[in-house]
Amino acid sequence: MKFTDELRQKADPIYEAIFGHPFVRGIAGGSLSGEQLAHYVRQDFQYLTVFCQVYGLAISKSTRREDIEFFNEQIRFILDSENHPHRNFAAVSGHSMKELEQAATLTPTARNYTRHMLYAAHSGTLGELLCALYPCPLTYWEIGLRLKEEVRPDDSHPFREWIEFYADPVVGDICREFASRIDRLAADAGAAERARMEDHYLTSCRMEYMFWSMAYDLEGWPV
Ligand SMILES: Cc1ncc(C[n+]2csc(CCO)c2C)c(N)n1
Repeated sequence: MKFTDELRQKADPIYEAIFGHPFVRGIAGGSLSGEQLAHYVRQDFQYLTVFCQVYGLAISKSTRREDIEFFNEQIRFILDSENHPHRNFAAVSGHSMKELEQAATLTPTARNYTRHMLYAAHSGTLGELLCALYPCPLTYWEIGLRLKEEVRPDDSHPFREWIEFYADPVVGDICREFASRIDRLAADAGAAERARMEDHYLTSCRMEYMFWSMAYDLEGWPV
């Protein structure tokens, strides 16, 4: 079995918990409050800034031109395209993007997730770094596919744009680009590195679940 298939299998209970998470159910049912949506976008905007920074670190660890090209394209994808799903949530929330893009203190969960990615990037190999990032496109691609199939959103669905953005084959292609790189790097890695790759991957899956909870519960710092 491919290394990435093993990872997906080990994380299956976490993926199922994500598909059943009340925020994800709220996207399906169009039943999220303006504050929950705004909290998500505010934090996700900051999260995506760090994602771009981590791609920069991935470039610094790359020796193959095709890897540098892929990471460079992904920075452009985040900057040019991932604002579409944010605009969908912002419009339904009744807040402007200008307002939600303002510098915001990272919540405990967003801080934990972004520091986890930065730690993997600074301390690890390219394979370890990619395993910390991979659950990000993969969980969203699978959420998009499931919701599209389940809801079959039409023009009247408030989150049609969000669902169709993540169910788009472009996101599936990004996942396949990740998987082929991770499988190649895992084949050349020793047992200790492969264990770190798995640990980073599972941690990011858990952090994806917690990111939804952070938004749903309007998490902040207690003091
Ligand atoms: C918390 C959180 N997790 C995943 C995504 C989705 N996402 C982020 S970057 C990217 C493309 C990777 O090159 C995708 C699909 C998000 N927006 N926020």
